[in-house]
Amino acid sequence: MHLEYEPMIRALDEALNAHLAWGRQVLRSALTHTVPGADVLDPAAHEVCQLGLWLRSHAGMLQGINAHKAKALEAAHHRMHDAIRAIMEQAQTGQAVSAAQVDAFEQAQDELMRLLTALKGRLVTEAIRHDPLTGLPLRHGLEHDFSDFQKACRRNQAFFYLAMIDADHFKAVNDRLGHQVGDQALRHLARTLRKNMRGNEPIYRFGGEEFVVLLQTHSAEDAQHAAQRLLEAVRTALMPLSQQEPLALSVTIGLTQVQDEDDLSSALQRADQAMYAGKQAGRNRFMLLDAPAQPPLAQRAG
Ligand SMILES: Nc1nc2c(ncn2[C@@H]2O[C@H](COP(=O)(O)OP(=O)(O)OP(=O)(O)O)[C@@H](O)[C@H]2O)c(=O)[nH]1
Repeated sequence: MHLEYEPMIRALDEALNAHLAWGRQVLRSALTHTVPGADVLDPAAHEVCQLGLWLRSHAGMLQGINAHKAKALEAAHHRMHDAIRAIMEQAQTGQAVSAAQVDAFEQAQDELMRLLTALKGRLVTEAIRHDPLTGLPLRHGLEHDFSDFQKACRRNQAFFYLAMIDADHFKAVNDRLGHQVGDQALRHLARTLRKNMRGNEPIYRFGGEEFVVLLQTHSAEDAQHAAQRLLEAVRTALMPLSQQEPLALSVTIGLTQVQDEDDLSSALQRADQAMYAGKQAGRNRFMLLDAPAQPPLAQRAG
C-alpha cells in the first residue's frame, strides 16, 4: 500500500485545527448566549465536521494501524460532539449547564486529543520510515525486520533468501529523459516489483536505484523462480512516455540464501557481491551467491 504520509499528516493537522476552532466557536456562543451554527446541533455533526471526514476517509489505514484505537478514536469524537450538543441545547433553554455535562465534554475532548496525538506520532514515525518517492519502507525498516523474518523462516522451516535489486543503466535514463522522468521510472519500478511479490514478502528502497526484498520459500528453486519472475515483470512492464516510445527498464538481481549464522550485514554483503557479478556478466539477470560453506558462485542467466 502506497501511503502519502505528508499530505495525510497535513490534512490531519488542518482537521484538528478546524476542530479546535469549532470548539472555540461553541464556547463563544455559550458565553454570549448566541445561537451556534447549525452544524453544532446537527446529530450527525461528528460525521460532517472536518475531523469526521478525515477519520472516515482514512478508516482503512486507521484500522490497519490499530483497529481497537481506531474505534476508540471514532467513539471519543462522537461522544465529544454529543456532549457539546447536549450543553448547547441546555444553554438554549436558559437552564444552567450541569457540571456532569461539562465533565462529559472535557473527558471526551481529553480522550480525543490523547488518541490523536498518539496517532500523529505514529504517522510521523511511519513517514520517516518510508520513502516519499516510491512509498516503500526505507533501509531502516529492513534493519528492524530482518531478524523477525529470519525467526519466522526458521519457525516455518522455510528457506530465507535476500535479493538485492539494482536498476540497470539508470544514469542513462536520467541523462536522456531528465531527473523527473527518472523519478517516475523509479516509482514505476517499485510498483512493478511490489505487484509481483507475495504480500508477506517485504520490499525496501535500499538506496537510489536499489531495492532489497526478503523471500520466504520452500526450496532454492522457488527463490530462483521468484527472481526470474521479477526480472521478467520489470522487462515487460513498459513505462508509457508522452510523445516517445515507452521506456523499457531492466534490473540486475543479487540473490543469496540467508543462513542462521548470518546477520543483515553479512547477507547484504553477499547479495551485493552477487549483484555486482550480475552487472559484470551483462546485467538484466540474477546471480546466486551461496554462503562460504557452500559452492561459491552458481550462475543463472536471466
Ligand atoms: N531520478 C532519480 N535518479 C536517481 C535517484 N536515486 C539515484 N538515481 C540515479 O541513479 C543513477 C545510478 O547510476 P549508477 O550508479 O552509475 O548506475 P547505473 O547507471 O544504473 O548503471 P549500472 O548500475 O551499472 O547498470 C545515478 O544517475 C543517480 O543519480 C532518484 O531518486 N531519482
